[in-house]
Amino acid sequence: MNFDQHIAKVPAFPKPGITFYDISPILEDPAVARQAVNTLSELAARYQPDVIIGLDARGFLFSLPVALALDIGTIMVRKAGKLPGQVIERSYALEYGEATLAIQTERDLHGKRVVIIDDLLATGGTVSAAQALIEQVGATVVASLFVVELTGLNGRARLSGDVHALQQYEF
Ligand SMILES: O=P(O)(O)OC[C@H]1O[C@H](OP(=O)(O)OP(=O)(O)O)[C@H](O)[C@@H]1O
Ligand SMILES: Nc1ncnc2[nH]cnc12
Repeated sequence: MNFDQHIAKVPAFPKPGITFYDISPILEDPAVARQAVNTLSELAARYQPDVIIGLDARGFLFSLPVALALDIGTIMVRKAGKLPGQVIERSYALEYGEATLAIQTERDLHGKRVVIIDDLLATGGTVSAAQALIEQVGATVVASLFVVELTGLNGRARLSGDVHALQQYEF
């Protein structure tokens, strides 16, 4: 399926010079959302992961349905200050700012094969920070899956494991 007509391109958001790729129209149409989840699930299944990792916040919209389709669990990587208990954190830059990601050390990840899911790959700052956290707790990232990839920012060069996106744009 071509998802292009279901991705809004919003100029100058959240800052001048940035075109924001908004996945809201995908979510609004159940047939399109189901197709996105099904395709991500087929891609994820190829890697026989033990667990799906979803990235805060828009990644969560896809990580849980994909994990349920594969009948495995999902673990949240969240922005700093959102997860209780002992966490490890990593700061990073993204296309329009800076942020810190965290994961709970009590989650059962040691020795696990992990597929990461997020809505969008831009500079790769977010996913490479998540990969570093996941590797720090002893898991291996076998693939990272996205709905949208902005290829001109070359984020995939920063990632280990395979990378797939349902829809690509140069910028
Ligand atoms: O490849 P990068 O340059 O790191 O950019 C991609 C990230 O940016 C967006 O998240 P954002 O931090 O805006 O958070 P949100 O999902 O909470 O809206 C998007 O959902 C990705 O996670
Ligand atoms: N251009 C963009 N559109 C939507 N989400 C993003 N996250 C990082 N860059 C983005």
